Amino acid sequence: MSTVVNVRGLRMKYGATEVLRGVDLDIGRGEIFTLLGPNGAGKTTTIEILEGFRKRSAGEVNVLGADPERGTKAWQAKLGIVLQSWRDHPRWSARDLLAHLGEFYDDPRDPDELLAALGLTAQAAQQVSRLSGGQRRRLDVALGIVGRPELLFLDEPTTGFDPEARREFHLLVEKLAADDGMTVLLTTHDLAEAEKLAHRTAILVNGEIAVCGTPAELADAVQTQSRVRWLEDGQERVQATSDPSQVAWELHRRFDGPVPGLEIRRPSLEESYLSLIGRAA
Ligand SMILES: Nc1ncnc2c1ncn2[C@@H]1O[C@H](COP(=O)(O)OP(=O)(O)OP(=O)(O)O)[C@@H](O)[C@H]1O
Repeated sequence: MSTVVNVRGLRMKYGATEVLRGVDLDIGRGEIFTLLGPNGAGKTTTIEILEGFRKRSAGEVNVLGADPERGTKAWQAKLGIVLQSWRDHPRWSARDLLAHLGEFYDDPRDPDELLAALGLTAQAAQQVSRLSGGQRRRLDVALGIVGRPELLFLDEPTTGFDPEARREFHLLVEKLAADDGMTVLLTTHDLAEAEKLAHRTAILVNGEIAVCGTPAELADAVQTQSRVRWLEDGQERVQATSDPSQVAWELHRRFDGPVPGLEIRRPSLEESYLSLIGRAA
């Protein structure tokens, strides 16, 4: 897999305050990568440096083959950027805004197809200022992908989405990554979203990447114990263990065959995350 984002030893200071203290990241083409972390961990700062909006204090950063501090117009055209909030063009209709922004790109997506993909067909002619919060957010995402970016940055994209819109959005991101090979870097506070959507997640704590990996690797890394449940003498039994296969094997031997009601539950990303933050705090 070719690397789209490569970061080594990234440091950022605001005045005397060091916000990033040596961040390393590698993101491959077509990957959906999530940056998680508590408020103030440095997620937006990291993304802004990768987008070329902010000058770093130290470290090596390469995004789509270029240093973002020296990104050309052609380089910028390969990025899709969805900020936490846009305050623009309130009197434009949703469709006109998309069509207008699309004119800046060589091969823009069709505005009507985009609106349909984001469930906004009924709002096509509506003024941007009259959209609901969730509709506005979906339009933001449409604006981010109208130019068929190679790399899409999404800063907390699903804030304000209802469950249906969230599900549709996840399907769209998965499709864009799978079909078009688009790479997606998103920040979220929704741990279930990271678990559902991300191929890999990095957890930023105090300006450092505490853990990086697939949801399963994250769970392993923080070693929250799995729970093994089974039925015995008509009662549910539960055992917490770091080696559920060992427990299951012992149970299988003890029962001399299949274990009634056997269930092994790995810790969710949320449990792992909270234990990590608790440990690091
Ligand atoms: N322009 C700035 N000048 C000074 N300090 C800043 C500036 N921007 C951000 N900070 C500080 O840097 C730290 C990291 O901020 P950042 O916005 O990157 O965090 P975040 O992880 O995105 O947080 P959130 O989840 O709340 O959006 C915070 O303590 C913030 O107050």
